[in-house]
Amino acid sequence: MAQHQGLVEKLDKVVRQYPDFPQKGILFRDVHPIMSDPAIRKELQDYYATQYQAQDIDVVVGLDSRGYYFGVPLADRLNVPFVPIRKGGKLPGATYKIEYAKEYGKDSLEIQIEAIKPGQRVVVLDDLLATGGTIGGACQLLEKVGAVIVACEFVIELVDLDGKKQIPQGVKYNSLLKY
Ligand SMILES: O=P(O)(O)OC[C@H]1O[C@H](OP(=O)(O)OP(=O)(O)O)[C@H](O)[C@@H]1O
Ligand SMILES: Nc1ncnc2[nH]cnc12
Repeated sequence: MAQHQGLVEKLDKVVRQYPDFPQKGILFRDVHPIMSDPAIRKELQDYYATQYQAQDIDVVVGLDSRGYYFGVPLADRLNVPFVPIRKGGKLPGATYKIEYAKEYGKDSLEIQIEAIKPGQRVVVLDDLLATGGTIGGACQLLEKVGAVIVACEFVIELVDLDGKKQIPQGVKYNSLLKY
């Protein structure tokens, strides 16, 4: 049994599913109950801190918007910068931008060019991996700024959608709940 099996079971108990949200045919997996439960939230933050405290992480990256829930606390624990990758049109100054498709629609992502220096080691957090469009786009942006992607972390992975194939070869990824 994995050392974090207890955490996985607690997460599984609180994550709720909503059929036909935000569109017909989508089974939406909602992480917000994790945020509402201080004990589980802290256990998850402790888990991420344990995973990454010895990995020489320079920057924690979170994906708009649910990735911020998990990314900012990890950056606090590691005492490193947090850098958001935002939906298009939200970030001022010089940015790189990319268009991508996700499970329920098309979107765009942006990063501020100067937020990460070439060679900096980053870990990327998001709540959920579905088709992988979002993480694939995010990794392309991180490659453009010259980041070294140490790992991509998801609370939930929808395995049948095979989103992991969008993560660049050789980049580690991890998900806690697999549905
Ligand atoms: O693997 P994919 O098919 O790309 O889907 C996963 C993405 O979709 C959701 O974000 P969404 O764009 O709905 O934004 P939100 O976090 O602001 O709700 C989720 O938080 C992931 O970022
Ligand atoms: N099924 C799903 N549930 C929650 N967030 C999602 N993002 C993309 N697909 C999703």
